[in-house]
Amino acid sequence: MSMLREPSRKYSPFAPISLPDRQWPSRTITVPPRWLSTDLRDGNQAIVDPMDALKKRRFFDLLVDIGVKEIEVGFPSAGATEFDFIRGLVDSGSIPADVMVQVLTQSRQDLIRTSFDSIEGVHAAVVHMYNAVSPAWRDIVFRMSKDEVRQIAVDGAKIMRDEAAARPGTEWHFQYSPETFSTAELDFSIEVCEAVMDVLQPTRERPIILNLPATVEAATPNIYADQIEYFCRNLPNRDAAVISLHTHNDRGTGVAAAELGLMAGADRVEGCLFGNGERTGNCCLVTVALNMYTQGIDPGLDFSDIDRVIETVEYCNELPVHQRHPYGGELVFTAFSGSHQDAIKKGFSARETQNDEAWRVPYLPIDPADLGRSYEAVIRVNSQSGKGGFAWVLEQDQGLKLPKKMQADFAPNVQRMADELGRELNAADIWQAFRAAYHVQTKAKHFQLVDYEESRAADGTRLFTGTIEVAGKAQSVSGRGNGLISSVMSTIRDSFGVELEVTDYTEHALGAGTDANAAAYLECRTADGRTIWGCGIDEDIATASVRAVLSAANTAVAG
Ligand SMILES: CC(=O)SCCNC(=O)CCNC(=O)[C@H](O)C(C)(C)COP(=O)(O)OP(=O)(O)OC[C@H]1O[C@@H](n2cnc3c(N)ncnc32)[C@H](O)[C@@H]1OP(=O)(O)O
Ligand SMILES: CC(C)C(=O)C(=O)O
Repeated sequence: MSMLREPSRKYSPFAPISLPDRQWPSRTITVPPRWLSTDLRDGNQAIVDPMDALKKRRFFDLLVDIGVKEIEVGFPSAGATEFDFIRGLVDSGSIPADVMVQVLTQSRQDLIRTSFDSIEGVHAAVVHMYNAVSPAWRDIVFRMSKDEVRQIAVDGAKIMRDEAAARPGTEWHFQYSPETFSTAELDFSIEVCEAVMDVLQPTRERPIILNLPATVEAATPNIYADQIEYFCRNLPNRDAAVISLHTHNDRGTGVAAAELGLMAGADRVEGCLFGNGERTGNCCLVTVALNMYTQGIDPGLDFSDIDRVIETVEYCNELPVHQRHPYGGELVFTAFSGSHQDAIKKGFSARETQNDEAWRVPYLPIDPADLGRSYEAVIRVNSQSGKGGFAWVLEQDQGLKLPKKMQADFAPNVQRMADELGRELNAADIWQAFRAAYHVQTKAKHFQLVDYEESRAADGTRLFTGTIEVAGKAQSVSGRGNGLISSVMSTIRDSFGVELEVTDYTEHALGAGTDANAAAYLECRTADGRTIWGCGIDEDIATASVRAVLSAANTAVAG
C-alpha cells in the first residue's frame, strides 16, 4: 500500500462553481461578524476525554470574559453530563443577559425535545438542528432520496416550531445546518433551507440562522466563497436569514475559507479557540478575529491576555496549542535568525524615536504587547542568530546598549558558544560570556580597580590617584591627563606599560531594575595595532568609564 502514481483514479478534482459575475474577490472585510464559539460542542466532541462540568464551566466563563455573545454549550441529548451541565447553567442563572446559548440536535423528535428541555427557561436560546444533505451521506449514511432527506429537515423544523410554541418562557431562535453543505449540490441545499424556512416562517426582525458548514473541507477556499455567494444570491427571502459559516480545516484553509465566506456575504462565523474540533479542527476564532484586528478592525473579542486564554483552553481540551499557532503559539513572536533579529531590533528602536502609533516593526504582524506578551522573548539566540540577537538579549536582560562595533567584536564569542553547546543560549549564558570577554564584574586576572580619586590641577589637567589590584596585589598608582579617561590611560601606561589609544567612547544610563546606573564602552587601539573593547558598569558614570579603561587593559594584556 502506498501513494498512487495516478491518484485521479481514486480522487476527483472539485468542480468549480459557475459564478462568472462573482463579487466577493473585490470585497474587503470592514466589520466583524457575529461570533459563535462551538468549543463546548464541536470542540468537546472531538477530544479524547470530553470535558466534565467543571471544565465546561471554566471554558464558558472564559468565552464570556473574551466577549463571545453566542455560545454553543453542547449537545444535550448526548447524555447526562451534557444535559446536566446545560441545565445547571440555566438554573444557576449563570448566563449573562447579553449572551445567547445554543444547543445542537439531530432532526429526531426525542432528541429535539431533550434539547428544548435542557435550556427551557433561559432568557434567549438558539436550537440548532442539522442533517446531512450531500450525495455521499444521502447514499451511504441515510440511504435516502433527496426528497426523503429534505423531509428529515422539514419534520425536524416542525417539531422545533411546536416545541418552541409550547414553551413561551424563552425567546427561541432557530438554526438549521444543511450538514456537508460544502460537498452538496448548491441548489439542493437552498431547496432544503427554503423548506425549513417555510415551516419556521422567519422574518427580517426574527431571522433564522442558516449555518453552511464545510463539514469536511474539500476544495480551495475560493470555492467555498463561491458557494456562499451563490447561496446568498439565490436564497429566497435572504433578508430573513443570518448566514453563518462553519468551516473545518481538513486542507489547512479553514480560516481562509471563513474569511472569504465573509467577503461573499456571510454574517456570522462559528469556530473554536485555537482551532480545536473534529479531525484537523474547526476554524480558529482567535486567528480570524486577530487577522481583522491587524487590518484595523475591532473584532469585538478581547485577547489582551492571550496566555491566560491558552492556559484555560489547554487545560480544558487537554491539548496543547501549537507553538507556531498564529498569534498564540509560544514561538510566534520569537526570532532566532540573524536577519530577522536585526530587522526587529531596528523596528523597535525606530518606534522609540518615531513616537508613532502605527505599527511598522518588520517581521511582526502585530504588537505582542497588545496580546499581553512581553518583548523579552521576541528575540532568542542560537547558532542561527546574529549580532541583533545577543544585543537585544543584553539590552532586555541587563539594560546594556552595546555600540554596533562592539557587537561585532563580541559576536564570535557568542557564535562559538552556540556552536559548541548546540542549543539555545539563554540570557544568563550570554551575560556570563560578555562578562568573561570584557572582564566585567568578575575577578580579573590582571587589573582590578579598588578605589580612586580624581583631582584637577591648576593647569586644568586631571590627576588620577588610586589603588589597583594587579594579579591580586594592591598597588598605589597615579597618572595625569586632559580628562579622567586620559589620566587613567597614562596611569596604566606609566605603571604597567600598557599603551592604549582611545578611538571611540560611549556611555549611557542604565534603566531601572539594575543595581548599577551607568555603562561605559571604550574602543582602543593597542601598541601592536589591535582594536579592542572595554566595558565598565558602575553606580557612577565616571567610575564606569574608569572601569572601562581597565577592562580594555585587561583584554590588551590577555592577548
Ligand atoms: C458534523 C457534526 O459535528 S454533527 C454533530 C455530531 N455530534 C455528535 O454526534 C455528538 C453527540 N452524539 C451522540 O451522543 C449520539 O450520536 C446521539 C445521542 C445523538 C445519537 O445516538 P444514537 O441514536 O445511539 O446513534 P447515532 O448517532 O449513531 O445515530 C445514527 C442514526 O441517526 C441517524 N441520523 C444521523 N444524523 C441525523 C440527523 N442529523 N438527523 C436525523 N437522523 C440522523 C442516522 O441515519 C442513523 O439512523 P439509523 O440508525 O436508522 O441508521
Ligand atoms: C453540525 C454541523 C454544523 C457541524 O458541526 C459540521 O457540519 O461540521
